[in-house]
Amino acid sequence: FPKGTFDQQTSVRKYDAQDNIQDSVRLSEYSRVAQPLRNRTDFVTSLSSVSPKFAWQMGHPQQQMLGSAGTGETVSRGGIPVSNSFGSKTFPQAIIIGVKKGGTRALLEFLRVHPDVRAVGAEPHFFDRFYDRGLEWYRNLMPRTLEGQVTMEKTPSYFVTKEAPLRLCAMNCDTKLIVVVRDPVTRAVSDYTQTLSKNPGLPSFQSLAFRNSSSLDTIDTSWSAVRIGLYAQHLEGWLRHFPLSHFLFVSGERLVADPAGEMGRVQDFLGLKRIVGDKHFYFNQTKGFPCLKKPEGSGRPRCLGKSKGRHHPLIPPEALQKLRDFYRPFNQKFYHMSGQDFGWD
Ligand SMILES: Nc1ncnc2c1ncn2[C@@H]1O[C@H](COP(=O)(O)OS(=O)(=O)O)[C@@H](OP(=O)(O)O)[C@H]1O
Repeated sequence: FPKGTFDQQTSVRKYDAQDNIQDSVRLSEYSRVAQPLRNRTDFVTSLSSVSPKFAWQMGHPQQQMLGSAGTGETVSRGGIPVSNSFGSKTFPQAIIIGVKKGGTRALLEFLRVHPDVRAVGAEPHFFDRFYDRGLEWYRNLMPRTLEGQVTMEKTPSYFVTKEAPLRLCAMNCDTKLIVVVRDPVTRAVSDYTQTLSKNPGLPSFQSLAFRNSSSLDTIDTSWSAVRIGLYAQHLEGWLRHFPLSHFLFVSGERLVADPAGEMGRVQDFLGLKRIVGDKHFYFNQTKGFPCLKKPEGSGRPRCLGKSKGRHHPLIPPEALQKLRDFYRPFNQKFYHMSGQDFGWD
């Protein structure tokens, strides 16, 4: 599978940390290429050729799976792929629903270190883009799990998709929902940086964020990079279908400053033993972010790929200040609704 290809020589699942668009392109490649190849021994080679770029290597034995989105259809025994029929595919009991550029990939990869978490590597985009493919299609994307293991996926666009709450509740209203939130101003710049990296001719940040970039008077809320940061508005839609107790709001800032502390909260929320902690992280000076230490006895330390933790372009301070002022009341409302002060103001 695109997000969980397998290197036969090192027997380590290789993970390519890419962004949403590439994720979904690869997901459709997966549907087309991987499904007919299930249980065939040339599966590994075929899928490796789909994703030649490897940025993240995971070494946990339970993660060293291949096939069906790293779903455990096939495991390696001494480099030879064999069919894995242990466990069953269940709908996710917990989903990281947002927010885009909040730190959702870091959270999922940190969670995957936990032996009782099994997750789809790519973003399935089921509740926004591929809903017409049906629930069985979705369930089939999931990794096989054993009793007591938690099945997870992450698709950050769910949080801002109007139809997603109703659809997700139709699958299971007891699903636990995790939202990684980040200062909406920095989040908007991060979002812009990602688009700029694909389209270097993009107009300036301020000409997209404001109706009139010379006066900086009116914020353009139709620009998705701005709109996504209106967390209170999006949360309102979700609270019509799920009680607040089903949500965990993770601070994107704390996930960087204190990953072990934030992971403690997440594991508690998921009802998991606190296994992922201080000893799993180190701060990588070059990357400027926490990375995972190498698994005992093997592998390399693992940082997220270069599409995570990009350098942001310089934005005029007055534009950032206007945005900060704009978001303040929405942030206050969000703190009130979530019962947590994220300290962005
Ligand atoms: N450990 C670690 N390593 C690298 N990056 C980290 C980490 N923890 C959080 N982050 C922040 O994650 C931001 C990307 O967020 P997402 O993974 O949610 O992006 S996406 O929506 O899936 O595209 C990314 O945003 P940018 O810094 O703007 O690139 C990072 O700030």
